Amino acid sequence: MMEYPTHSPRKFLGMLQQYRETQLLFAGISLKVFDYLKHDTSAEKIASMTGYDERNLTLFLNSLAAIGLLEKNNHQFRNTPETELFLSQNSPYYLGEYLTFWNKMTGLDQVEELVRLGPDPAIQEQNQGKELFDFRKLARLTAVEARTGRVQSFLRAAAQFVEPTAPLRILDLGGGSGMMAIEFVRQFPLASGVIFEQPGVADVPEECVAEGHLEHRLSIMRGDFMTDPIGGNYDLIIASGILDFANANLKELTAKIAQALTPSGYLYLVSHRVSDDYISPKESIVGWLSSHLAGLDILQTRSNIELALTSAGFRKTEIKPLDGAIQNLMGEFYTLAK
Ligand SMILES: C[S@@+](CC[C@H](N)C(=O)[O-])C[C@H]1O[C@@H](n2cnc3c(N)ncnc32)[C@H](O)[C@@H]1O
Repeated sequence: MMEYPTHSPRKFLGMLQQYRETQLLFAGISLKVFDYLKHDTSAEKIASMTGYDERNLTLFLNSLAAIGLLEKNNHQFRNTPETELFLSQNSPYYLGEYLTFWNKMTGLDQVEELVRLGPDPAIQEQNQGKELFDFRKLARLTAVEARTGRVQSFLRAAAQFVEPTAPLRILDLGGGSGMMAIEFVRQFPLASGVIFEQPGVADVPEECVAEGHLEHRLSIMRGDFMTDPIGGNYDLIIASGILDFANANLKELTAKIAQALTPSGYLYLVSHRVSDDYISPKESIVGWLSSHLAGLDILQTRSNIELALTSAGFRKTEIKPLDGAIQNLMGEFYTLAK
């Protein structure tokens, strides 16, 4: 009888299927079909509201139901609870635009060409994330994304050591939307502080602060955190997803952060925890691949970060590490060694 090969090709066929499912997800977001599916609705009705072709819309919705993004009963379709929460534009947690942006930002359409021809010498020479990424748009989109879990993780962990009525001064360094600081001062009514951002991005957190009517408790500081003063005497500094942008000057930045803290202050660090061989976590390695192929070389390994933190006088606290979301990033608290 014919022998099986030593391994099954199932893995590759599974990857192909995953790719098709991802295409369906983005087509669904782009066609905005999830906006119509809070309740049981027929394809015919959606076709009449959107002008889409009824036959092909039915086929498409069947496929979305087959991959678990929709439920189907008696020829009617509706969103699953997750789909309704994150893919319908009617939800305050709508992530369609964020996912589309992230897909574009980390897309690998150029991978073959870049592997053949190499990086862009200008990007490689500058090696500045802020030149390559649209941080302004990212900040705007993370105002929602941050509240889908990672701000909550941070606040729950902070509640383990912050007195509810403590008059803390906080700094959200490279704060993006500033949502971490904004929700922190909401939870702790005597807390106040600063969101530090580069000038081209800073009006995004400024608007978010104004929307929350928190101007009297949170100010915006504009600048480059590598070269400009960041203020001082903070009780808590949030450094979420920013250390990679220090490039070769990681030790200088961690020392600057240590100096800006009070002696009993806390640092909340969210980083990628990249292994020394650059193969894990796979989400960070693959997510950064397009920008690294383009010429950047800024991803900091976990051991590099730990070395810089130790030399700046930080030690990790017992406060349990929590999910930091932005895809696999972890949040951890540090204090200054006495
Ligand atoms: C990955 S985002 C993280 C944003 C935010 N902390 C969060 O967790 O959503 C990195 C942020 O650092 C800011 N940034 C990068 N380099 C900077 C620099 N040299 N000075 C000031 N901000 C910088 C970017 O504008 C961006 O908003």
